[in-house]
This record gives sequence, C-alpha cells and structure tokens, in this order.
Amino acid sequence: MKVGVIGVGAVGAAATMALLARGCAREIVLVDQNRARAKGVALDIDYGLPLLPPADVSAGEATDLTGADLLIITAGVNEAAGGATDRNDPTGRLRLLDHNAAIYRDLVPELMTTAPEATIMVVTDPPDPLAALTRTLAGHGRVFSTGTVLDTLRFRRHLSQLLQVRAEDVQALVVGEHGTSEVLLWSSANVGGVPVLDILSRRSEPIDRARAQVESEIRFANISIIEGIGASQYGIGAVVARLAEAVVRNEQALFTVAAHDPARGVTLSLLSALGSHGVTQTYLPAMTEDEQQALEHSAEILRQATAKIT
Ligand SMILES: NC(=O)c1ccc[n+]([C@@H]2O[C@H](COP(=O)([O-])OP(=O)(O)OC[C@H]3O[C@@H](n4cnc5c(N)ncnc54)[C@H](O)[C@@H]3O)[C@@H](O)[C@H]2O)c1
Repeated sequence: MKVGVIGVGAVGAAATMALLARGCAREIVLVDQNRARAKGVALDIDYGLPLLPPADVSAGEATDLTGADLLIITAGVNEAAGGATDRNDPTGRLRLLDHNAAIYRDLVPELMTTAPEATIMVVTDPPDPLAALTRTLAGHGRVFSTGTVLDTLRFRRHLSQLLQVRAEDVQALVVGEHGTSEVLLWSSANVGGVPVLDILSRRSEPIDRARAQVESEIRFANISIIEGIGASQYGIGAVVARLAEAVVRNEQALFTVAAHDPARGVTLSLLSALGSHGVTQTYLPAMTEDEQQALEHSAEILRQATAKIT
C-alpha cells in the first residue's frame, strides 16, 4: 500500500513514525513545500527502518504520489502559529480556517492530477470544514477528517483515570466539531456496560465538578500540550496511523471520524465505519435531549464556518 503524507511538520513526522510502527504502509512518500524538511525527515527515519516492519520512506513532490491509495494531509498552520491558543476564545481552531483553506485550494487540485483514486484523510485544523472543502475540490466522496477521534481517546483516558480502569474498557464518544463546540456523550459513557454517570453519582465528590474538570481538560488538551512542546503531535500521530490502517485494510471499523452528513448538510463527527473508500456508513449515537441540542449547535457552527470557504 502506498501512502502520501502531505505536510511534514510536527504532525506529519509523528504520523509517519506511527504509520511505520504499525506496519500498515509499504511505501510512504513525504511531500512538503519545505523540500529540505521532507528530505531531512525521510533520511532520519530511513536510518531506523531496519528495526521497523518493511517499508520505504522517501521525500518527493506531488507528482510522486501517483498510485497512492491514501493521502494524509497535515499541511498548514497549527494553533501556535495561527494564534489559536486562548482558552477563552470560543472560535478555537476555526481561527485557522481562512489561512488553511487557501493552502487547500492550491494543494488539493494538484493532488487530484496525480492521485485521483486515493482516499483522503484531512488532519489540518479545522479538519471538518477543510474536509468539506476537499470533497468539493476533489470531486469525490472518499474524504474524511480525523474529526473527534483524538477527543474521543482523550475522553476515554480521562474516564479511565477517574475510575481507575484501563482505557480499553471505557466506551465513550465525543461527537460534533473537532473544536470548542464538541459534544462529550456522558449519557452513554460506560465501563463494561456500567454507566459512568451511575458510578460517579455514588461518589462523595459532586458529579458536576468531576464532569466540568474532565470536559475542560479535553476541550483544551491541545493548548496544554502546546504550552509544553509547541504542537500537539504524538496523540494525533497515533490516531492517523490507526485510521490509515483501517483504510488500507478496508476494515469498516467504527470511529468518530468526520464525514459529510446528508441529514445535517455538514461534515462533522458521528460514529462511522471506515474502509478503503473512506466512510461507508454512519450511525447517530444514542443521546439525551441536551446532548442532541448541543450536537445541533455544533453542526450549526460548522455549517457557518464551511459556508465561508466553499
Ligand atoms: N486534527 C487534529 O486532531 C489535529 C491535531 C494536531 C494538529 N492538527 C493540525 O495539523 C496541522 C499541522 O500541524 P503541525 O504542528 O504539524 O504544523 P507544522 O507547522 O509543524 O507543519 C506544517 C507543515 O505544513 C507544510 N506546508 C504548509 N503549506 C504547505 C503546502 N502548500 N504544501 C505542502 N506543505 C505545506 C509546512 O512547510 C510545514 O512543514 C495544523 O493545522 C494543526 O493545527 C490537527
């Protein structure tokens, strides 16, 4: 399987290492407008390849992506460079939209001339409106964004720490925008079928305080990471690799990736089956009325953002 990584900054490099460790791509081509950077990352990784599953990694141009099965786009400014690191700013990652949409308007048509058959994973922020734009520019529907997959993992990790159980046994979803309006589905969060809210309600600590703390840590996790290392990269790298694996193996595995939702007329995260052609089926998770309202609010924010660029 041939995979192209377009944008070889912090996220592109971390995603490439995670892809290699998972052994789900035989050939990876790294493309960046900073050619020297792509070459440096490819060379650095190349020296570690004898210890990794068989694969070739090279730096190239868009023209070297011919025959790619999957394109992973991480090109664009991040929250630190784009001034989106204020916890009190409800716009959040949407602040990067105009800048990164301009990059996509140049990039995607060029990619389509060389790899028109590839499925496309959008990682650049804000990923959901950019996936909608990519779908229009590419002229096909094999486009999804990483959506709230990372937020969902963060939710599971925080609940696992709160309840002292391993994260693999925590089922919990975040839906809507990958951004400040995302919706944590507390009502269906469970460990081994036992509702998380039932467990928390039996504790001495007020449930609202525990919920508010978890929500805040998840909603602003990117900023906490950026304050330490300048860019959120390793968690998303692991997410990208797992999603790439689902695509190249045509798994139809369920993730909260974002895809076009005809019912709401917008690209956002629900629960979707992911395979070689991108998202093939989407399910609306069970929700309380409050959660449904929050999801519709998130959809509206994304609709308005998407309308500005498409
Ligand atoms: N979806 C998520 O969950 C998630 C998580 C973390 C980061 N991100 C986003 O991923 C993006 C990349 O973040 P980063 O930290 O790697 O940024 P970065 O600045 O380290 O890297 C971006 C790279 O894109 C390249 N680039 C810019 N325009 C290009 C073009 N037209 N063609 C090819 N390459 C181009 C730059 O040269 C740079 O190397 C940002 O938008 C960031 O906010 C998304």
